[in-house]
Amino acid sequence: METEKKKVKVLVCCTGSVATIKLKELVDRILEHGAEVKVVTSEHAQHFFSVEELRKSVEVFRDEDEWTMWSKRGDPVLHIELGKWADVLLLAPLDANTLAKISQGLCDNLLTCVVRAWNIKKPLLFCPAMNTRMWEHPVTAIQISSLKSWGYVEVPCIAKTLICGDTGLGAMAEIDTIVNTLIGTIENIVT
Ligand SMILES: CC(C)(CO)[C@@H](O)C(=O)NCCC(=O)N/C=C\S
Repeated sequence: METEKKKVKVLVCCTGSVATIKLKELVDRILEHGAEVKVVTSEHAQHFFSVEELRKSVEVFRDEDEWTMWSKRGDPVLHIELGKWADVLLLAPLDANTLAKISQGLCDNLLTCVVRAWNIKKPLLFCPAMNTRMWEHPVTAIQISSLKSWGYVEVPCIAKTLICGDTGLGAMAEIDTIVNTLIGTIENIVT
């Protein structure tokens, strides 16, 4: 993913869905396409991957990093700097809780602050992932439509037998689908 030899900067933001077990595979595939990647993780997402392991490939930012970086006037504000750095924001996976927060403008951690301060002229892609029962609750469609009304691009969830044994919609889109959608979005930026 390069435009006029400039590496496209992708900010991958992951939340507390079990689909975060696929984060390293997703990051590696995006790196293979020649993009620069940084990762922002929510606290709950850290149950599903090793920050130290991923830090061997890319920078990973957590809530506490906001406060190691800022202590006085003039210090950089991490959630603003990350938003300025990124050409595209990829929310993968987007769990039910963070979907709800973003749809209402809540910003109570590093990840939701980055999204809240995002320049919506730049592309934001989101990959919902949650249990089927959560997906089918009527509040989900309302919140998804809010995000789409701001121009955010949904990479729709798919039906699978989920890790908890339920079968139905709610599984995160396949990595191939996510990466192909990302590439397509970036080509739009260029042309
Ligand atoms: C984890 C993976 C990718 C394995 O194929 C798939 O099950 C998935 O996307 N699940 C996300 C849905 C979820 O958060 N379920 C939570 C409770 S069932």
